This record gives sequence, structure tokens and C-alpha cells, in this order.
Amino acid sequence: MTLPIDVLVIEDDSEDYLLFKDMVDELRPRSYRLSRAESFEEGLERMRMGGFGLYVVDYYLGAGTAQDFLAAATASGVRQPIVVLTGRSDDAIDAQMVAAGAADYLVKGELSADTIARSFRHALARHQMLDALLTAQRQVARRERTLWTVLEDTIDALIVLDAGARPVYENGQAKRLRQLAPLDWPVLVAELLTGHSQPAERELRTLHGGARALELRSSPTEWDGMPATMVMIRDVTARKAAERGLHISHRVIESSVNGIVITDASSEDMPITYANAAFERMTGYSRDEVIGRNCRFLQGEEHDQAGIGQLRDALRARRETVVVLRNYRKDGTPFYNEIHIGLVRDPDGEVTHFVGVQLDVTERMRYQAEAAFRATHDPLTGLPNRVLLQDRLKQALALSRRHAAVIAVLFIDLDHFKTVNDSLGHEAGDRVLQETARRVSASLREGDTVCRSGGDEFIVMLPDLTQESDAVSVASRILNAVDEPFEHEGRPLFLGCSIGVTIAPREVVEPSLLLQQADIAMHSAKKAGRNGYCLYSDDLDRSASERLDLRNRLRQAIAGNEFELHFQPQFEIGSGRMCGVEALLRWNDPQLGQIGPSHFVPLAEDTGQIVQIGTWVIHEACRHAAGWVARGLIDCPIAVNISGVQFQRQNFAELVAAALDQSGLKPQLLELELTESVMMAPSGRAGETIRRLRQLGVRLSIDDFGTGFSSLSYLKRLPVDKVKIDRSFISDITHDSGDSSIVLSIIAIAHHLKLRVIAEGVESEAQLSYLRRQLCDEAQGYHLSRPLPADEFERFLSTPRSPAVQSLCTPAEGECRTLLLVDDEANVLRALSRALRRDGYRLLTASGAEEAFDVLARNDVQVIVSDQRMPGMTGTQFLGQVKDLYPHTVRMILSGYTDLQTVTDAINRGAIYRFLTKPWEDEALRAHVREAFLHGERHRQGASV
Ligand SMILES: Nc1nc2c(ncn2[C@@H]2O[C@H](COP(=O)(O)O[C@H]3[C@@H](O)[C@H](n4cnc5c(=O)[nH]c(N)nc54)O[C@@H]3COP(=O)(O)O)[C@@H](O)[C@H]2O)c(=O)[nH]1
Repeated sequence: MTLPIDVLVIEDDSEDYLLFKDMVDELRPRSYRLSRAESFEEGLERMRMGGFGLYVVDYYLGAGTAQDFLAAATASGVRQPIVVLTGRSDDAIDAQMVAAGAADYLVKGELSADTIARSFRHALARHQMLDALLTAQRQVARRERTLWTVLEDTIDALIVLDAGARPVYENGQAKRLRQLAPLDWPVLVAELLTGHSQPAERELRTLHGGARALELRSSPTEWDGMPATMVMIRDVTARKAAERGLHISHRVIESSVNGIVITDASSEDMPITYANAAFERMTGYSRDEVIGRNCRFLQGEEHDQAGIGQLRDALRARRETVVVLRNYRKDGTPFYNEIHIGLVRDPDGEVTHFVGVQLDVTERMRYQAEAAFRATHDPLTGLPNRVLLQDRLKQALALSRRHAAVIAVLFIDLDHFKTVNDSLGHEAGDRVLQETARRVSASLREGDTVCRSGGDEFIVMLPDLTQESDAVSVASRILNAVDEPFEHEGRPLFLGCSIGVTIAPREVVEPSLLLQQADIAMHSAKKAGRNGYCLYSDDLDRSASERLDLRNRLRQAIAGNEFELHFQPQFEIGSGRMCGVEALLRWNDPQLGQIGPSHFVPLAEDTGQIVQIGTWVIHEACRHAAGWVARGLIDCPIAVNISGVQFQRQNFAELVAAALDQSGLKPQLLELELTESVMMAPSGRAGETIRRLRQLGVRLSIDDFGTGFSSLSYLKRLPVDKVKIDRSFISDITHDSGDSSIVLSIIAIAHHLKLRVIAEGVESEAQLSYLRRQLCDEAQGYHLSRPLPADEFERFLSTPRSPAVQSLCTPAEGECRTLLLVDDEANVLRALSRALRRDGYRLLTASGAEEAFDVLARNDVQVIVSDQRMPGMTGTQFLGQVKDLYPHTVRMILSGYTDLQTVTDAINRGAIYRFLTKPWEDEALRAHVREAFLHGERHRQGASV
């Protein structure tokens, strides 16, 4: 059952209302329930309160009319139908009411139940229709608004062009694009009219010099009932850039020199989903062969490599990592891969793929392996070096604590290796070292270690001996092996070695301590005469620590400038002239006082400290000598002792040149004393250094001659000026026939090679006298002067000569050297006397042959120097007669004219010993005269040369 509709009747006349009500009540069914408002105001009020489905209003209501009521209802938004009641029918009022919104118009006098029912039905039906229409209109309007918003806000540009290509609509994005490219825009739009059912791509240049990539599409449409073109433009700049980026990334991956593999992280076996060309080249596998497989096949059988565990852990934990693995190519060759694992995540952060970048690091690994080998092995012999030995020794010591094994260390040093190296060259030396390495290795058991610790030193570690005496057996085996002759160019070389042996004590010990002990024992074996072994003891340690102490103190001495030079003069036997000064090193130790070089030079040579000390000596000696020469105190060379270690240095000649340069000393006033062994190295650096020193003009002498090889053939080749006889031969020269014959031989050999000879260590008049008789040229020793500090030496130079020095020029009985000079020119005689006076001869002169015969009759003359052209008799005629009268005399012609035939005849007849030419050089003349005296003296003594 439907509910009755509430109807408000606004009627101020009660009778009219009741009449109206009676008629409505007649209606069946009773569809309407009436309420009454008795005035216009009440009617308005109740209308505004709402709740009625229909209003019936009397036209005239005192305060207002039905027309006013209609206007108020419209203004209040009341949309229920309003039926107007009036007293008379009037078309004008009727039209007026309908226009004002009345649903119907009823005339009071013409009312019946039927008319009311019909009117109410129409009013309500119309109202429903209007209401539905309004709701539909509102919906349409809402949708239209939504559509426009969508069109305006869409990311694509939308343009509608009319038939004349004029834009009739542009959305927001279209406007923005137009503003970006105002120049290109019209062209683009014009083109669009041609229609693009398929998307087309265009580029739009923007005002700011950029470019936008556009995708266009157009289609015919209608706009306001007119034909039009709808254009859709999509800005695809970002998408294009992304596509380009992807393309580049792909190219980069494909052209990478490193292998790149991508695996699927979501699958349990993580199969390969991509492999680049470099991977194919590196492994030899094609992509088709690897895609879908797990990478582990690359490791062949080696699945327990160290890096694999690390790799697995990282993959499981979804972590990046870097590992190095040994992989195998398809052909089976191994190669080293450095693998960098990276992760690819999806937008939720889940790892979807692993990217493996593979670098072929085989070369690097090989280089590292080689470097590791080089760092632990000796390149010449291939043996472990000291670093590796120390490492192994450390391990052996750690193990020995657990297994109670006996460990021994043997320190081996070749005997005479330096001589081989110096005299036969480094290549020969290298071959000896290689052969030694082989022999020592062959003398050991598996598990023992032999290392070359440098130079000619080898160290052996025996880590597992049953008893201590086994170490001695091994040492003996090595001694025998090295004692066998080596071979050089078909000739045998005998070397031998010295071995120091130490046994590791039971308590904890440092490897370096064992090596030190073995070294000490080896030095003791050397001292004991070489080619033997020595066992380490605490006593040995004490002497070694003394050496160590000395070495440290030497270091302080160098820093603290504790060195000083003493100077010992050298004299010419016969003239007494000071012919040289030797600089001798002294160390003024603050605690121990003055220390002689024999105590520290050998150690300084061992440690290399001699280089620094020796450099100081050369500079200091040159500085002193240059000062004394400048002050006219000396005019002879200063002799400096040079250690072999220093001489072997590459820049030795440059060092000497620098000392000469800095001091201003003339090169011919510097004499370097070198021992035979240093000089006799025939090739290599020694020879080159000697040549450079000779080029400088420096003098060279052989020190301690007689104590080394003293080889005549070598001596002949050496560019030296002087030979120094070692003082060990001089001390017993007067009563030891062995020493005296050695000294005699040295003098004879040296003179034969035109070298001067100096004897050192002359301590007595008897030794000097003996040397004089043996025709030794120079002497040095305490008998003449001790080495003196610089200031004392200066005083020595300016005080009268000691009797011992004076005795050098006052020959003993029967030893006076008398020289007769014959020339008819008085000024020539004076010049000759001046040149020869300083050599201590007794000088006699004659102005012609007749006077000369007279002088010869009254004096014992040994040497005669005669002019050739003289009045009465020529020089050769004169000397021919002298030969018959005084056959023991040595006769020489000094002439400005060379009559070759006459001279040759005279020489052949034995009348003259030598022919000298005018003008002469004083030094050369003095040498000739000196040799003439020696020649005569040898003849007189019957000495054989
Ligand atoms: N590399 C260097 N070696 C040097 C240097 N200075 C000296 N030496 C060498 O040291 C050795 C010992 O030298 P020293 O103790 O100075 O002895 C020299 C003289 O003092 C000593 N001598 C001189 N006359 C006599 C003497 O009548 N009797 C005697 N018993 N000794 C005497 O002889 C030494 C001189 O030696 P030499 O050089 O062979 O002429 C010694 O081998 C020095 O060479 C240096 O700076 N660098």
C-alpha cells in the first residue's frame, strides 16, 4: 500500500478550505492527506520547513499573492508542484501562473473531486519528469567537467584543428610544447593536417637549443558539428634517451675486453642467461654452449679452491664480492680469473640477477709468482735466498720444540773466490758460484735447505738431525765437494771453502742468532787457515762481539771526525833528496787513544766503511800536499794508500779527479799505492780505472811488493812508476839470505822494467847501506823519519836534515860517484853542473880532451859525459882512448850534431855506452846519468842483470 501524499493548502478562507477538503476526501483511494496554512506567512514558513509532496495556494492571500508564493518557492529551491486556486477563470492569470512555475490552475467555482484528482495527478507526474530531467542534466555536466580535466591534464598534447588548420582546441601540454618551440610549432601543426593514422616521429627544436622527440598521431573528428582533425602528440624524449642508454650499455658490454656473464639469481642453480663476446674469447666456449649452465663447469675438477667458498658465501648472502679463481678454457688450459660479482635488483629490492665481470689475470699472477720467487731466491744459482732460509729456519725451530729434532746451521764461505773474480773476471766467478751451489746441494738430504746469502757465502740448514755429530759429517762432505778442482777454460781452479757450524740449543732461539753464530764460526775457520770447519762456541762469540763493537765505534769515528793523517818522508838513496811523502791514517779514539790502521782498516774493508774513510784520506792528503807545495816546502809526490775495496768502486777515478781539482794539487804530485792483487785484475773495472788514472797523470806504485803473486809478466804490463818492497823483507835483510835474495831480485826485475824501487821499513844504517849497495833507489823508514803529524812534519821540513838523512848523500868509503863533464863551452858545463848537482855526485869538469885526460889520471871517475865537437879531438876519439885506459868507466856522448856513422862505430867498438843529444832535458839527462852509474856499478860487482 502506497502512503498518502501530504498536501499543504494555503487558504485564508475557512469555508473555501472545508469545501476543498470535502472534495479531496471524496477521492478513492485516499491518496492525499491535507494540512492547512491559514495565511500567506504561515504558508511560506511551512513550505520552507518542507515535508510536503504538493502545495495548493489561494491566489489572493492578504499579505501576498500566489505569484509571490511561487517566486519564494523557486528562490528557496522548492521543486514540489504548486497548484494555484482562484475565484475566477482568467487566461491572463492562467498564463502568468504557469510561466511563474505553477503546476496547474484551479477555479474555485468549477471544482469537483475529479478535477482536483486530475490536476493533482498531472502536477505530480510533471514534477517527476522534471526532476528526472534535472538529475540527468546534472550528471552530464559533471561528466563533461571530468572529461575536460582529463583532456587538460593528460601528458599527451591534444589539438583540434578546424578545416582551415586553425587550432580550435589545445590542451595544457600542447600549450606548453608550443611555448617551448614557437618557431617549429606551426610547421609541425601544418604537417599534421596531412593525417597520420600511424604514429610518426618528429624532432622539435626548442627555444633553448635543445630538442624534444615527439610521436604524433592524427585522426578526423567533428568539432561543434564541423569536420575537424584531432591531433595527439606524445613527448618521447625521455623514452628515447632511455632506449639510447640501453643500446649503449649493450654495446659497452658486448665490446668490453672483460668477460661478462649474467646469471639468474631467482633459479636455484643460477644458470647463465647472458655471456658477452669477451667471455667467448677468454674461455673458448660459445654462448650457446654456456647459456643455461651454472658457471662451476669453468673450474674443471678444482672445486675446493680458496676463492670458491668466498664466492658461494657472497652469492648466498646476496653480496657483492671479488675473488680470484683458476678456471679452465674449453681446450683445457688453465687461466686465472679475477671475478667481480655485482647485483641486479628489481624495484622491490629483490636480487634478480648476478653480473660477473671476469678479468684474465694470468699474466699478473705469473708476474706475482715470479716476483715472489725473485724475492725469495737468488737469481744466479736459483737457490733460496736468506729471507726464505730465515723463514724456513723459523718453522724448523718451532717444529723442533715439539719433535725434539736437532737443528744445525752451516755458514760456508769460498776461499780465494775474490782472486778468481778479480783475476779471471765476473763470468768465471759466476760459474764457480753456480757449480758450488750444485755441489753443496748434492751433499744434502731432502728437507735440508741451502741458500746463497750473497757474494761467495752459502748457508745450509739441517732441520732434522739425529745427533749433533751429523752436522760435522755434512760439513766434511761439503768441504770435500768444494775441494775438488773447478774448471776454467780447460784449466783446474782450486778453491776450497771455510765452514762455520752451529747447533741450535734446546731452548727457544731466534733464527738470526743461529746465523750470526755460524758466521762467527766460519770466520774462525778462515783464521785457522781456511779449507776447514769450525764449531761455534761462546769464546768465538766474544771476539766477534769485539769486532762488532769496533765496527760501531768506527761509525762514530767517521761521524765524529776522529781521523788524522801522519806523514812519513821518502828519500832518494845517493842524493839524500826527499823524493816523496807517504800519508798514513791514524784514528784518535777518545777512549783508547791513537789506533793504527792495521787494527781497523781490514774491518772497515769488510763493512765497506773504508770507502768513506778512504775518500776523506785522499782529499786530506791532497789538501796538505797542495799547501806545502804552494809554500815551497816540498816538490815531490804525496803517496796515498788505496784499499782494494775503494779502488773497485765505479767512480774511483772521478773521486781522485775531484780531490785534485778541489785542492789544486798537480796530478803528477799524487801517487796512489795499490797492492798487486788489486792492480792485477786484467780486465773489467780495475783496468779501466788504472787507464783513467793514468790519463789524469796520477802516479801509481805497487805496495807490499813480494808478498803477493809478484808475477813478472803482469808487472811488465802494469803502467806503474814505482815498486815498494814490503818491510817484512827489509827487517832481516842484513842476515837472512832468503830475504836479501828476494830484495835483490825485486830490484833487478824493477830496474829491468825501468821502474824505481823503494824499500819501506828501513830501521838501521846497516839496512840502508846494504840497500845502497844493492842499488835500491829510495828508502823509507824509522831510521830516516817516523810518520809525523802534519805540524811536526812541517817543522821536520824546515829543520836541518838528521845525520841519517845526510848520510844518504855522503857515500861510504869507496862508494863516491864521480862524474866527469867534458865540453869546450863554459856555459854548457855550468848548465850541466846545475842539472846534475842535486843528485849528490862528485862533479869534475874539463874544457877539452887534453884537460880531461889530466883529470882522469888524478881521480877515480866512473861516468864521463863528453861533447862530440871539440878542438883537437872529437868526443868519440877521446872516449875511444879512455876505453883503453879506463875500461871500467861508463862513457856517453852529448852532442848537437848527429854523425850517425861515427856514433854507430863508436858504440860498436864499445867506446860509448849511450849517445845523448843537445839540447837536453834535465830530468831525462839525470835519469841517463843515474842509469850509467848503476850500469857501471853492476859491472864492477859482477852482478848479473
Ligand atoms: N787503505 C789504507 N791503508 C792505510 C792507510 N794508512 C795506512 N794504511 C795501511 O795500514 C797498514 C799499517 O800502516 P801503519 O801502521 O801506518 O804503518 C805504516 C808505517 O807507519 C810503517 N812503517 C814505516 N816505517 C817503518 C819502520 O821503519 N818500521 C816499522 N816497523 N814500520 C814502519 O809501515 C806502514 C807503511 O805501510 P805501507 O803503506 O805498506 O808503506 C799499512 O799496510 C798501510 O798501507 C790509509 O789511509 N788507507
